[in-house]
Amino acid sequence: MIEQLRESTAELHQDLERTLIPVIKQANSPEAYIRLLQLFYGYYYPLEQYIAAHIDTSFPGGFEGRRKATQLLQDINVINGSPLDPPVTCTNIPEINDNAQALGAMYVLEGSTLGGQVICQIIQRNLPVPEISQALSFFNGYGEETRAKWDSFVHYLEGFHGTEEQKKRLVEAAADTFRQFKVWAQANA
Ligand SMILES: C=CC1=C(C)/C(=C/C2=NC(=C\c3[nH]c(/C=C4\NC(=O)C(C)=C4C=C)c(C)c3CCC(=O)O)/C(CCC(=O)O)=C2C)NC1=O
Repeated sequence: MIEQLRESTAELHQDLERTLIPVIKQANSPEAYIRLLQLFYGYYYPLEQYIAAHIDTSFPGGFEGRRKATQLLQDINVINGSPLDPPVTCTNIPEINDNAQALGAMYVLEGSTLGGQVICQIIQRNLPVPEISQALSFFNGYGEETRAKWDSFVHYLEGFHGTEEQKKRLVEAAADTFRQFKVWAQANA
């Protein structure tokens, strides 16, 4: 399952990275960093709502511990110095109507934690304000646990013994998650 996902989404993954890396590198003021966090929140929040409604309860450690939208809001408020209204959210979200599609979207969200260390370094270098170390909880991902959490996610994915049709839905949902994030990022960055 993981190999099929990697192959089918490699190009879309690269496309999205190429769209977001310049935005990350330009986050050199509190305002620009807030816009970057708002961009992620606007996509992750609605997506996580759909995932929570459809993911199987056998998911390891539960889905709650892997939610990221709350951290995005916290980081926004820390760097702003006071609470801001929740950001505008994306309405063009991939179709998530079952566990297979929820897992496909989770592949993209969980994979994004793997780039976090590099992103934290870039942001700390470009945004040297004292508050920044308290405002990186989203990009810090699971910290020291990131690799272990990723491995356990991949392990669970490998145990997904769905029908060919369900596997197709899983891969297509992952591809759509990359595609629609890019559309959202291009329109809002
Ligand atoms: C935002 C910048 C951004 C950067 C610059 C970035 C960097 C990396 N992403 C990696 C892996 C993955 N990334 C994704 C999903 C997204 N990648 C993206 O760029 C965006 C935006 C995604 C999802 C939102 C996924 C599904 C995988 C697993 C691929 C697999 O193994 O199956 C690794 C590899 C780490 C290693 O293997 O040691 C690095 C360095 N990640 C970011 O979010």
